[in-house]
Amino acid sequence: MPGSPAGEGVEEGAAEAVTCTRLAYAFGDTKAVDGLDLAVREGEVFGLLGPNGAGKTTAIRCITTLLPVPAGMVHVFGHDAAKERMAVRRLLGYVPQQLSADSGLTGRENVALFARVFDVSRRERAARVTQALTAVGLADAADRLAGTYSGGMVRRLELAQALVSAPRLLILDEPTIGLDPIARTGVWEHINTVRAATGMTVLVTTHYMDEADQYCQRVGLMHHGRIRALGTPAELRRGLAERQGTDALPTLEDVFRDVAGSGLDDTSGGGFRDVRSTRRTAHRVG
Ligand SMILES: Nc1ncnc2c1ncn2[C@@H]1O[C@H](COP(=O)(O)OP(=O)(O)OP(=O)(O)O)[C@@H](O)[C@H]1O
Repeated sequence: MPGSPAGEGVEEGAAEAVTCTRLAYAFGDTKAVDGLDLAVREGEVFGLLGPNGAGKTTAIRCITTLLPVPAGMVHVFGHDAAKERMAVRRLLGYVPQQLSADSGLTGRENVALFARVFDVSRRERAARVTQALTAVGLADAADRLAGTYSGGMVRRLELAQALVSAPRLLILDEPTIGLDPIARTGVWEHINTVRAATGMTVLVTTHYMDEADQYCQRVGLMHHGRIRALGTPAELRRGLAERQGTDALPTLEDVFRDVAGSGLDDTSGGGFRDVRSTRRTAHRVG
């Protein structure tokens, strides 16, 4: 496996926020996740990368307990996702790919709904909602209907929804898909500000290699249901340069292509699911 598992900024041997051990999940004959071994360290930003259909979303759904764990094991801060589902759910915030904000409610009402669902005490609720909206830069727009928000604002609203329960682990499934570069940067800046203030662990999937390079301390490249390369972006890039015997440092995208190989040609970019996913985000409000 190219790259070493040593992280930058987060100590090797730090407590693990997520561990998947030989996790497997199939839809009929399709092995979406196929013996996934993964360890996300407490406090890090871990990027799960991979071509369309690699199994990222399915793995994330098992970790969030939205899907069962039919084979293998998943632990979140030591809690078994198969046996202690509520304990796991209390520890995490989840921003799914699908639209989770209601365009007919204000930003504040959307976040308040999540505060109720996640059992934030009535006494603390109003303050926590305001705090979450402020953390993502939506304090001034809080009382506008979400239907009037831009795509970037909707994504930040969904971030506030996930943050209102003060999760120890934030899981984001393609948080910036369909957003323009400025909105993408805005989403990441807010994630990093909250993370710096709280020590929260972040597990994120993205197709944007530049984002993974810039914002993730470690990345795992997933292909055909399991991790094929793991390390810091710099380690993976150096590893490929050494294998190729070149002085010029390859990009993370080069590493991605090296790992996914020809599979990229028929599974990435133009598939129906990718187009649907991008459009879903582009038309998030309305
Ligand atoms: N509900 C479903 N029913 C049947 N097959 C599914 C279902 N969800 C996913 N799959 C299949 O499982 C495999 C893994 O899909 P998954 O969505 O986990 O991949 P992904 O890496 O998240 O892809 P993307 O980057 O496109 O979101 C794919 O072959 C996909 O077609």
